[in-house]
Order: sequence, then structure tokens, then C-alpha cells
Amino acid sequence: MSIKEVASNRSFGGWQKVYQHESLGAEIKKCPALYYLSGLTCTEQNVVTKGGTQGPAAKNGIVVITPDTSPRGCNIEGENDSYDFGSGAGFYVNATEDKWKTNYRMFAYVTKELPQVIRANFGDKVDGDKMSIFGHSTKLYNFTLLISLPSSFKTSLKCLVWTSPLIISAFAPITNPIQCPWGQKALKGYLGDNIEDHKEYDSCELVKKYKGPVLDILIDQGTNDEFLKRELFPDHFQTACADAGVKLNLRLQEGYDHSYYFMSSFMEDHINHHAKYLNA
Ligand SMILES: N[C@@H](CCC(=O)N[C@@H](CS)C(=O)NCC(=O)O)C(=O)O
Repeated sequence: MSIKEVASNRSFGGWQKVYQHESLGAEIKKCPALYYLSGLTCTEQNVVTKGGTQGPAAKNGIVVITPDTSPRGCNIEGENDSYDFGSGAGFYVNATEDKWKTNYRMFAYVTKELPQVIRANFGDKVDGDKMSIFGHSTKLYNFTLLISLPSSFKTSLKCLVWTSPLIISAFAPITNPIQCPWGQKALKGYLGDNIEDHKEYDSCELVKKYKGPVLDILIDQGTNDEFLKRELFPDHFQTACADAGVKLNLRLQEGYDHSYYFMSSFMEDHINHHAKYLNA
């Protein structure tokens, strides 16, 4: 698999790098990997330029890996028609609908293929045995990713070793996609009409039946987030976690909105949350 460096900038004593690779850092020691999943309309650049990850990542000796949010340039009819579906809106699912299923396999990409690319190309810099995940908003099925990982471990994900306890954190995540317009549109479009299939990507549903390692979840949610009442429902997730006995620290941040101004304000807390375990 070929990998090409497309940008390289010195930042906080480390490096901010962007690589391109076909779909099929640290300088001194191997560092744990923290994957960041961005929201709707984003490329990897949104968090790179506005997220404020570099300082806290450098301080904690962590490599932050920020994949794009969908496949690009697949030439699928309609892929660029809306901001919340198709390009820039892969929703981290493995699509099963005919039109999308060949290319839109973001769950497999983020959980399997990308860590393999990192291992194969940066094995000397990134500690493949230590990783965790966080992200933002609408595409933030990182709960889904992690909550469903333990069962996936048994099958296809032997390449991954996540921390234990499993750390997850999120800024303003969609937590109950089967109940919000963004989630319903994406899940129906990529997976078809069967609600049982949709539930496999719904954090509230997944946490109910969660049986994996102990979870430690941090969520920051702005109270002035324009999508809070229509799309995000942190209260649903709070109830689901309480019912399931899962540890959740939900912090309502007064007056903050959905933007990177909000996220960058709390980025250090999130990276520290992961570092606690990644550097243990
Ligand atoms: N209507 C908005 C919805 C998309 C949106 O708010 N996206 C969030 C993630 S869900 C984002 O991070 N946008 C890019 C940015 O703020 O840099 C738009 O088209 O920008």
C-alpha cells in the first residue's frame, strides 16, 4: 500500500502531518494513538487548523490521527448533493445499500484499515498497542465504534488493541441517531429501511446491551448548541448509561455552541482524559 505525505508543519515541538493513501507525529519514542472523528462537512483540516489538539497532544506525547469523514471522488450519482449525506458525511457506517456499499465502509476503514495503515507505515513512531478515540458531533459514532468493538474483537478486529478501560470522549455528539433527522436520513440511506440495522449504530441502543470492558466516557455539550434539541439528545444517552451502569461524565458548558470555538476551549481536557490511560 503506497502512502504519500501531502503536508508537513512543525507544531509545538512535534509535527503536524497529512498523508494520502489508497483505500484497499512522534520523533523520539513510540507514542499512543488517539483517533479523532470529525463532523459533517469536515475534512481532516477542520480539526487540524481549529481544534487546538497540537499543544496538549505534544505535552502528553500522543499522536492524534484525524481521518477524513467520507470517501472522496467515488463518482456515485448524488454523492455531492447534500451536506449531510454522501461526501463529507460518511457517518462511520458500513453501507449495505447497493449504491453505497462498495465505497462507503467508514466503520471498517476507521476501526481496521486505517490502524493497519498506521501500523504498516508508522510502526516506529506509533504504539499500535495503545489507542483510543474521540470526536465531534454528527458523525460521532465513536461510541458506536467502541461500544461495538469488544464483539468485533472476536472476529475481524484482531489488529486492534484498545485501552482498558475503554476511554471515549466526545464534543456534542449525536447519541441517539435512530431518533434524529440527521441520523435517520443517513442510516436509511446507507443501510436501508430495517430499524434493527440502524440500532447497530445507535449509542443509546448499544449501551443497553454493552458487555465489554469498563467504559469511561466524557462528553462536553454546549448549552447554546444550535443542534442540541433537534439532533443530539445527550439526556437520552445519560439515561441509557445510568440504566446500564456505565460511567458517563456529561458536562453542560454554559453558552457554548457547536463550533470549533467550543471544542478548542475544552480540547485539552479531552486529550488529558485519554492520556490518563494511554500513558498509564
Ligand atoms: N449547516 C452546517 C452544518 C454542519 C456543521 O455544523 N458541521 C460541524 C460538524 S456537525 C462542523 O464541524 N463544521 C465545520 C466547521 O465548523 O469547521 C454547515 O453546513 O456548516
